[in-house]
Amino acid sequence: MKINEIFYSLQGEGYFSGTPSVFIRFCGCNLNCSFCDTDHNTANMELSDEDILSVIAEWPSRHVVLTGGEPSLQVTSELISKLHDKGYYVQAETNGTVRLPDAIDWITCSPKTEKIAYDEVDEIKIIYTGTNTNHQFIRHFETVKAKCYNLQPCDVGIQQKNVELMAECIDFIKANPNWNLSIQSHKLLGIR
Ligand SMILES: C[S@@+](CC[C@H](N)C(=O)[O-])C[C@H]1O[C@@H](n2cnc3c(N)ncnc32)[C@H](O)[C@@H]1O
Ligand SMILES: Nc1nc2[nH]cc(C(=O)O)c2c(=O)[nH]1
Ligand code: SF4
Ligand SMILES: [Mg+2]
Repeated sequence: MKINEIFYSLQGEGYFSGTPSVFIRFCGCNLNCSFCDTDHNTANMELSDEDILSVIAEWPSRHVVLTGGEPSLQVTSELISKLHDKGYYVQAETNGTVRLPDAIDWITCSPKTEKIAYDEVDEIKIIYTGTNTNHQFIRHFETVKAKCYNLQPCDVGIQQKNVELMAECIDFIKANPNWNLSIQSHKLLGIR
């Protein structure tokens, strides 16, 4: 499997915010979002399931986050079952275009396209960019069954613009109380 990075931090986003988590970041994506905050041009390590298990064994948390890039392009049910055998709870961050193995414990879907491969996930997490089309896009995903519906303000890299987007996102959520705020808390905390 092609791996960009493996690191230990706190889950910064969504339902599990604050949970100490081992992040496994897979290389490669089938989309090319203009706002993507992942550096896709860093390491490209070829690691086996066993290599991954031995790297993550050094950390005490048993919460794993599979992310990327787009993890659904590489994650196998064999990897999930090996993680389960070691006692890990497996969360995946996905754009929802390609189905992940059924054994994943928690799917956080952050759709970028109206059509996704699921009619039910655990968590929807839409990036709030503030345009009218974004509002329609948000509404569309109220039809996908989920345990929680999060809006996460887009980090556009310009502080003043980020503050404006955050304020607008909060207004939207107050007017549409079925949505919850997800902030990228790791960025506020200055951790990975
Ligand atoms: C880098 S993506 C990798 C997983 C998957 N490809 C996806 O998009 O869900 C991880 C999470 O970061 C979010 N994200 C990426 N760039 C962002 C930005 N500039 N501001 C806020 N969230 C962002 C994505 O929407 C996704 O929820
Ligand atoms: N701390 C932290 N939490 C995260 N939650 C989702 C992330 C991601 O890039 O998928 C991420 C990340 O990059 N760092
Ligand atoms: S789908 Fe995810 S990883 Fe791919 S470009 Fe968009 S935000 Fe980045
Ligand atoms: Mg990130």
